[in-house]
Amino acid sequence: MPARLPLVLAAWLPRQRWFAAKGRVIDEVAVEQHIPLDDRLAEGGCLGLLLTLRVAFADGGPAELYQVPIGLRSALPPALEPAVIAALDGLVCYDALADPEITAAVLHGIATGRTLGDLRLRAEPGAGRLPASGTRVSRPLGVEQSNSSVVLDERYLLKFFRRLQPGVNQELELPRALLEVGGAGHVPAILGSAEGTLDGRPVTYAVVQHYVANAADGWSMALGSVRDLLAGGQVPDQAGGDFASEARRLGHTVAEVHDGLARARGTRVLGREGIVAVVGEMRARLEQARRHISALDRHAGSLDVLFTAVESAVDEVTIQRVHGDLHLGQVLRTPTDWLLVDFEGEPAATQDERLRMRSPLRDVAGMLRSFDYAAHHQFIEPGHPAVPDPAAVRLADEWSRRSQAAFCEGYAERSGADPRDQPLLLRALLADKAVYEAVYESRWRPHWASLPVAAVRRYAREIASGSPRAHDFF
Ligand SMILES: Nc1ncnc2c1ncn2[C@@H]1O[C@H](COP(=O)(O)OP(=O)(O)O)[C@@H](O)[C@H]1O
Ligand SMILES: O=P(O)(O)O[C@H]1O[C@H](CO)[C@@H](O[C@H]2O[C@H](CO)[C@@H](O)[C@H](O)[C@H]2O)[C@H](O)[C@H]1O
Repeated sequence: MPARLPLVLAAWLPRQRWFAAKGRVIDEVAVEQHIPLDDRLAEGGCLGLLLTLRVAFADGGPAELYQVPIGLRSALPPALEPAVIAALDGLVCYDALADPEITAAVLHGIATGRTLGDLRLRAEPGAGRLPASGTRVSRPLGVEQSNSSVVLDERYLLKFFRRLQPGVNQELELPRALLEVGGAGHVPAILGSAEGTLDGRPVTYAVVQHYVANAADGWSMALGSVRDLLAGGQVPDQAGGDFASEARRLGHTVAEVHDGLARARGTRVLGREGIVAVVGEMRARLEQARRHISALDRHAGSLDVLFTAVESAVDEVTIQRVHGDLHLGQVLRTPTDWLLVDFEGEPAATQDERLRMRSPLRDVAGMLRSFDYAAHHQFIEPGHPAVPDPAAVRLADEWSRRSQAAFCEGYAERSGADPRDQPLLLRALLADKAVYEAVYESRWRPHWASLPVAAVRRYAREIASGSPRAHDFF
């Protein structure tokens, strides 16, 4: 491995979309693991290495671990030029995920159950045969994401987790758990994985799942529906832009997945003490957010009233394992069904936070927020007037309310419990999610931040008006 590589990577990492420590100054990058991916690649003049990097920061805060698969070649095919990281010691070092030879080697390693040092490549039992040989057509998934996925032969999605945390990744654990209880019908089949050991604990480097080629993602569908509505200029239930039946069906799916997770991993009842602790986390998240987003300051008092109401009036909450970061971008509509993807939880969450049982209403709140996002996204698009047309705002609000209500109805039809019947908890979870989103957006997409901040303002207004109904929050 070239000696200058850690220095080069220290300059390259902050430019990568998946590098989670945006804004923190890197002090040092140390290569913690370097695992040769497949010696047969050498025949083609290529070395594939899976690197685990420990990144230390100048602020003295906790170091982070990242996975960076690299390729090294003396001469690079032109197609790989955009993936170059640096030229070092007569070799070109590049992002291995752009190289079909390397991604195919990983897939073949998983199909044939290879062990490479500490790295165990395995097909899932009973998942059907993965191709053990043959030329693979490999392309980056090409969507905005927190990790890095490649699609092989339009059939397999090979997803590499970028920020590594010791422990089995939920994206492997939860679909496996659903399968055990016959509840995996609404998730893409997990076909294999790359696991190893880091800091003495198991770690998941990558997962292979069925690539759902004939699907549309919920976010694009919802935006299309809102666009249709505005083009028609009518109320949603009289226009093409009505998402209610899709939202209702999605409510069914989410309730069924929650039921599967509850059967697979059990449920618990959180008493008053636990509820106070959860609300404490919401308060802490708000305080943290206010340090960066002063627009939240004037709403903090109202949110505190809501949080106090939850602490004093909610006696118990049933908790279970949940998706953890559910939104319209995490759902795929096949010709017959909705599927849920990406069970990893919020990108910045720690492994312990991801493993915690939560109210399933947390996922419901995530999805309800997402309808709000989709409805109002048009108003932040470039070129949109600073003061939006009130008629368009009314239509967007109506689209959002109808979709949210239909989602809750669908959820209730399958679970037997309407999320709106727990108004205080649902309102607190909605407000907490909007605060999370405000932080996420200000960090990654500042021009989107007005969406969640406007939602917090609306929620604060509802709280101040004393309305007790969750419905008024939508
Ligand atoms: N198995 C799959 N088949 C087809 N598309 C998928 C699949 N898994 C994810 N996607 C699409 O890729 C996007 C990003 O995937 P996701 O797992 O959320 O990545 P990340 O965790 O890196 O953010 C999703 O929003 C979805 O549109
Ligand atoms: O998909 P990820 O697990 O990486 O989730 C993060 O990024 C999401 C954006 O890609 C972000 O979702 C927010 O924007 C979505 C539209 O792009 C919207 O549908 C969601 O409702 C909204 O929260 C998510 O919060 C973040 O964790």
